[in-house]
Amino acid sequence: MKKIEVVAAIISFENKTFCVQRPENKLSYISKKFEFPGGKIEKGESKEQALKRELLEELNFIPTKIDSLFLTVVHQYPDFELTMHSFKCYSETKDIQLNEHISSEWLSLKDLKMLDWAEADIPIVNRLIENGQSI
Ligand SMILES: Nc1nc2c([nH]c(=O)n2[C@@H]2O[C@H](COP(=O)(O)OP(=O)(O)OP(=O)(O)O)[C@@H](O)[C@H]2O)c(=O)[nH]1
Repeated sequence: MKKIEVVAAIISFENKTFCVQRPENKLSYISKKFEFPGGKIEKGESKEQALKRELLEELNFIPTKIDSLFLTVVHQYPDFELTMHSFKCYSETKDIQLNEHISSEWLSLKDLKMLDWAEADIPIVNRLIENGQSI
């Protein structure tokens, strides 16, 4: 089974989280699903380098700060195994450009579950909500 390793950014601004919607895809389980921006780690890159590169490519965005690792999820999709490392990042604006995604939302933690997330993202969304409730 094919394995891919991906980094994803949980971008925050004023207690809202940035969620992006993927374009249509032949794989129905990721088509038009919501996710956190990011992508595959390329050969020779650190996770942080990959995250910065993907955020520039997808959003023309440079985070003001990137926290240490938030959560790594290993998820078995029908066609590949995904390892996804998520990092909390911070923005100074809500105005983020979309170069690849078809829509975006800034949501409070309590509203995150309203979106149709890629399955691998559910543990991240759950952890964000749990952590938020303990504050
Ligand atoms: N970036 C990102 N990818 C995710 C998330 N959840 C999830 O299942 N994935 C899956 O992880 C894979 C990431 O690949 P990608 O296509 O975004 O990465 P990329 O930009 O490097 O790919 P490409 O250069 O092949 O187009 C996709 O299959 C995507 O569906 C998520 O929250 N963020």
